Amino acid sequence: MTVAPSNKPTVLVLDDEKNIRRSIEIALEPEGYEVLAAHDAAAAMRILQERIVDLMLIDIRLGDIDGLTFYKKVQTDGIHTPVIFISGNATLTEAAQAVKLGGFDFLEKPFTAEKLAVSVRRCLEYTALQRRLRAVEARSPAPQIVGDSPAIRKLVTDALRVAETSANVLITGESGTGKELVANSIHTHSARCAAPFVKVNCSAIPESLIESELFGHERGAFTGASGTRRGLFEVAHSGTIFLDEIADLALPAQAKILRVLQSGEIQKVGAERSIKVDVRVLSGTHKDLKKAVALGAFREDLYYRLNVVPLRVPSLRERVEDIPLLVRFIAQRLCEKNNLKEKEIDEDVLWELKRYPWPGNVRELQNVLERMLIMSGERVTVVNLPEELLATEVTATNSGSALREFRDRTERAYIIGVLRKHKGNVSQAAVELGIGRPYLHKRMAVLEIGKKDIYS
Ligand SMILES: Nc1ncnc2c1ncn2[C@@H]1O[C@H](COP(=O)(O)OP(=O)(O)OP(=O)(O)O)[C@@H](O)[C@H]1O
Repeated sequence: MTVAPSNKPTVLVLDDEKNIRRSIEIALEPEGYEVLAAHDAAAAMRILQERIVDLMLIDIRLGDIDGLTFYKKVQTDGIHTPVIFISGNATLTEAAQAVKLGGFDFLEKPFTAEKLAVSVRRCLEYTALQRRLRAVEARSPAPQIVGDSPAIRKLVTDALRVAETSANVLITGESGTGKELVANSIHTHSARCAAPFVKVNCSAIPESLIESELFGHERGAFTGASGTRRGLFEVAHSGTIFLDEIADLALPAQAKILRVLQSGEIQKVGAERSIKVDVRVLSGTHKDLKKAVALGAFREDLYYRLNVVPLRVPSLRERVEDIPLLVRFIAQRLCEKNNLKEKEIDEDVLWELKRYPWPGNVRELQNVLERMLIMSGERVTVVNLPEELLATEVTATNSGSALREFRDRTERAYIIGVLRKHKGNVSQAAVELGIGRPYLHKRMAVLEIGKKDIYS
């Protein structure tokens, strides 16, 4: 979406000596850094609340508060900017404490401009490297979009293509189809992968809190705001934010997001000034956003800003051929999670799973599988299929294809034949059919097999 204010790394200098602050500016500005100077802790804190700082240079001996205490407070506030401590007369204990607190370096005054520049450069390089390493580690269980159907293959290709750009993407699709998975995958394959991926469920946040959740707030901005808080846009700086259920966002919040997209700036609730952020915006919805625009429930200008690239995640019904692959993948993950031995799943079960319309898509499939894997014995058989799957079958049968009708007719005739052979004894028929008695009862109900069919 937005362009960062400047690509220069920003260094905050906190030192009560004016000469030192000035000499640091003189040393670092020609090297391409933006230097922000603060003479006391309060001024430094204000800067940290308003700007995103890449590195801090903190003097240990300050007039009002010592540099180490200040840094501890910054960390408690959830700001983890790397720091280099400086001091003219620090004690050994203070130096040791500076290292213990995670200071990258400790510079003794007086230091040369070269020494300072080298230390700053190394610190920023080290931080960038650490970030990349974290991203690689976080990436190892890369979100896998399972499926081999043409629809899924196209989705994966499109997602990878768009990942390389900074375009805003609107991901649509029914509930549980994998919209978040796609958003996560776009982020992981983008140049932003080292920075955070922040998911926001817009429908879960009350309207009165949304502004403070997204943009943060200043202390005392409203009743209960006891401290300054960073908003999710700030947390996602340099990375990606995924605004899920975007259609549920109220109009005032939509206006605020539009402003962020236009200006690249956010304003904390109760703050006087705005801060620049660089965030890529992905959004998701299972609703028809175009229709919401037509009804006046969603801003048209915001719709076009969000929908630079549309991606549609197909429902599970549209890619029935992916079900066996998904079942295998999900079952393996679930067995690991539940400490279960891997189980075989009968072909008949897969057949039934393919027939069901899956209104809750992959999430529903996941839940059904989990229940079946936990409740089954050595292998998962049709007996383990849950009620709801069989209950909806009548509808599925009635609305079905010629092939389905043929299959039902054949199955019905076969079951009637076996039941007749065993003179209507369901237990014996079930044994011959190789299925459980309860399942045979269910099939008889679904296929409408009654006494008159067996004894006529
Ligand atoms: N193609 C897929 N391969 C593997 N897992 C998938 C796939 N699609 C979805 N899932 C899994 O299904 C679950 C639901 O997916 P996800 O939360 O991404 O759906 P969603 O469309 O964002 O849902 P909602 O609209 O309800 O927020 C997740 O656990 C996800 O990992």
